[in-house]
Amino acid sequence: MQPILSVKNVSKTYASGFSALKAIDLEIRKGEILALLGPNGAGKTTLISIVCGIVTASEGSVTVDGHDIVGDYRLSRSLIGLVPQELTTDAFETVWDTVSFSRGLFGRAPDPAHIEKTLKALSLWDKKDNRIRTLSGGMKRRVMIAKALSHEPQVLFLDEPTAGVDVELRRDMWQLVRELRATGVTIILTTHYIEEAEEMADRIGVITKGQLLLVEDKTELMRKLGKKQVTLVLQDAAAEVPAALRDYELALSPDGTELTYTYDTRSEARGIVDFMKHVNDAGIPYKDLRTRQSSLEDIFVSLVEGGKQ
Ligand SMILES: Nc1ncnc2c1ncn2[C@@H]1O[C@H](COP(=O)(O)OP(=O)(O)OP(=O)(O)O)[C@@H](O)[C@H]1O
Repeated sequence: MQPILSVKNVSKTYASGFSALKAIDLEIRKGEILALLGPNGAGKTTLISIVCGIVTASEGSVTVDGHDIVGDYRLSRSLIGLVPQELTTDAFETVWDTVSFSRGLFGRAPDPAHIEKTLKALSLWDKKDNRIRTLSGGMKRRVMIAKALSHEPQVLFLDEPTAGVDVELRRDMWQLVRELRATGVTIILTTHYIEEAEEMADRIGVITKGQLLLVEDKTELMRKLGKKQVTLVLQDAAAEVPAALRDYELALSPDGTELTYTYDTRSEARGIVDFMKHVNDAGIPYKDLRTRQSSLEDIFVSLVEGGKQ
C-alpha cells in the first residue's frame, strides 16, 4: 500500500548555517498514530513545518498521498491539518466563524454540516457563538484542532498537543485522538511526554540532533529494547555472587543484601523462571523479591544518551 506520507532524504540547514535535520527518511501508513519523540531542539517542529509547507527543505522530497509538497503544493497541503504548538486564533472571533473561515482558506466550499459535526465531536458545540478569548485554555486547544479538521484533512499533525494541559484534559485529548483515528485520519504527534507516546502510538520515531534514530512499532520497540530485572533480597548478606549462579550476569549491591539479575525480554529461555529454579536448587535463602520492567522512558533515555556519544 502506498504510504500516506513519504519523507525522502530530507535535510534542513537554516540560514544561520545550523543543520536542524539530517537526511530524514520516514514513511507513514494510512490510519496509524505515529509519535515523534525527541528532546528540545531535536528538529521535530522543523520536520512538521517542512511537510506543511511552512519551512522549505534544503534537500530531499516529501509526498502526501503521492502528491509532491512542492510541485503539487495546493493539493498536498489540503490533505494536511496542523495543530501548532502555539495558539493562533483571533481572540475576538466566534468559534463558529473561526472554524468555518479556516475551511475556506483551503478553497473548500462551505459545509455547515461538517463544521457542526466537528464542533460536536470536540465538545465545542455549545460554545460555537462564544468569542475565542472567553474560552478556557483547554477549549482554545480544541478550537485549534477544530480549525485543523475544518477542511477534512487525511493527515493530522499535532505538535505537542497536551503541553501545559492538566491531566484530565490530557486524557480527554487522547480519547479524542483515538476517535479521530477511528474515522480514518492518520495522526502524527510530537510529544515530550513518554507516557503519551506509550499510551497512544502505534509506532514511535525517536529524533535527536536532527537525526531519526529509529522508527519502530511500539510493542516491538519495547520487546526489543526492554529489559526485565529481578532483585532478590537475601536473608544473609553475601560477600560475593554465589558460585551456583555464576553463569548469570548478576549485580550484588554494595552491602551484599541484594542480588539483581537483568535480562532482555527476548531471551525468555534464560528468563525469570529459569533463574528462580537455579536459585532454589542452590538453596539460596531470600526474604523478598522484586521485579521491574523497563519502561518506554528508560528506553528513550538510553537511546538519546547513546546518541550523545
Ligand atoms: N528559523 C530558524 N533559524 C535558525 N535555527 C532554527 C530556526 N528554527 C529552528 N531552529 C533551530 O533548529 C533546531 C530544531 O528546532 P525545532 O523547533 O525543530 O525542534 P523541536 O524538536 O521541535 O524542539 P521543541 O521540542 O523544543 O519544540 C533548534 O536548535 C532550533 O534552535
